[in-house]
Formats: sequence, C-alpha cells, structure tokens
Amino acid sequence: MNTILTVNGLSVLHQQSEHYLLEDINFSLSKGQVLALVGSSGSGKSLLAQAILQLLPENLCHKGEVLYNGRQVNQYDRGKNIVLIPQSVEALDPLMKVGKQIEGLIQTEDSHQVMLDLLARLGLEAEIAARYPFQLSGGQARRVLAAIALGSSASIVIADEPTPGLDKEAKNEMIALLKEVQQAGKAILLITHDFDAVLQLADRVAVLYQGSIVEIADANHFSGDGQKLAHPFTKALWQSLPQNSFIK
Ligand SMILES: Nc1ncnc2c1ncn2[C@@H]1O[C@H](COP(=O)(O)OP(=O)(O)OP(=O)(O)O)[C@@H](O)[C@H]1O
Ligand code: NI
Repeated sequence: MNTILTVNGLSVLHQQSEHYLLEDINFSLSKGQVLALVGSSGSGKSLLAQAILQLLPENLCHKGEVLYNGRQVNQYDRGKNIVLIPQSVEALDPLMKVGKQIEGLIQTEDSHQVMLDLLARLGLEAEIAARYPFQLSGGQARRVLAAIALGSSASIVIADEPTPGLDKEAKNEMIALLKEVQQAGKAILLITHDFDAVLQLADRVAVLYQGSIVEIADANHFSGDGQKLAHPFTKALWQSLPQNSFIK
C-alpha cells in the first residue's frame, strides 16, 4: 500500500518523573487517507502531533520511531513534507503580516494569487492579508493557520482542532477544504473533538485514552448506539455526544 507515515511503538515520557504521557502508539497512514484522533482533553493528542513533527518540549523525551515514506522523520520534513495546522495561534509570527506568512510557504510563482485564493476559499476578506496576527479574531487566525498548511506542498497535514471558534459556514468551508486536500492525495491526521468533522472526513478513528490508543475503528462504526465499537471508552465517548443523548 501507499503508506506514507508509520508510527511504531512511540512513547513519550516526562524525563524527571519517568511518567509516560504517551505509551506504545502504533498506526500508519496512507496517501489520501484521513485518520481522526479523538480523546478527552489531556489524553495526549497534541503531544502525539508534536512527537511526529519532532517538536516535543525539552523536558520530554521519546522512544520508538516515526517514519516518513519508510525513513526516519527529521526536522527538515517539517513544513516541507509534513505540516501542522496548530491548535494555538501563537504559531504565527507576531511581527509579520499574515499575507506574507502564507505566501512564504507557497512554492509556486503566483504565490500572491494563490494566497488570495486561499483566503477567499476560507471566507476571509483580502484585506486580512495586510494585518498582523494580533489584529485577527480567534476564528480568523485559525483560518489563516489552515491557509498556511493547505497552501504548502506537504503530503501529510496534521490538523490540531481546526474547527472550534468557527461559525457554521466557516466550519463547513474548512471541512470542504480538508476534503479537497485529501482528494489531492495527501494524508490527514485530524485531531478533533468535533464528531461532525470526524464523520464527514475520516476513514478511521484512533481513540486515545490516558496516553494509549485503545481502539482504531472504522469511521462508519460510529453509528447507532455504537454496538460496532470495541472499547468501553469509545462507546462512552460516542454515546455522550448530544446528538446521541436519546440512546440509553
Ligand atoms: N511539556 C510538558 N511537560 C509535562 N507535561 C506535559 C507537557 N506538555 C503536555 N503535558 C501533559 O501531557 C498531557 C497531554 O497533553 P496534550 O496537550 O497532548 O493533551 P490533548 O489531548 O491535546 O488535550 P486538549 O484536547 O485539551 O488539547 C497533559 O496531561 C499535559 O498536561
Ligand atoms: Ni491538544
């Protein structure tokens, strides 16, 4: 198969306490596939994204391997082959206008036009390009972060919570864009609490519970009362959604 990302026995531990924050994570991702990563707050989703990108904070260390196209991931893959749509807007350069930041990552001659097209696709006015990050609302900043990732040539996109803070229209636009990214043959790791997005985009869903993946389920197993789901935590997560509240 066209496996593009492989995570093998990945663990992340806090150096001082030797406490495991992630333990023995295994999964792979092929071209054009979307794997959703769900789990409670604090279960380790963002840490997994950071570990894949070699961006772990210094007080944490990791074991195991992350392979891009069969070879160890290195720092040069970041931004080039694997991009992150980060959870926090602090990832933007506070001193550079956002249009320039987006253009900087688009590797085609007409980067200015591509940047403007991306802004429009994400429902942002062209004048946003001339603003600094602090002049954006939370939802606008999130869409700018997405434009940066989607404009790059990377073949793997890791999206850490791309939809919160967006109104319904902007959220649907973001989901449509991610769908296009997938159809272009890129692989997506979609970290989210939003099951709307999961059900519209994901092929499979990895469920993280206290630092371990307890189940990787087919996305279409998230239906009915969750009888096709294997792990009690996955079932509980599914049944706790407001739209499933009629299920006893
Ligand atoms: N640098 C660090 N040092 C020690 N512990 C950390 C560090 N970074 C994260 N953690 C801890 O690791 C755990 C997982 O954090 P992480 O940010 O990955 O959670 P998450 O699943 O992304 O949560 P959320 O849904 O709220 O974004 C948390 O308990 C967090 O406090
Ligand atoms: Ni997180």
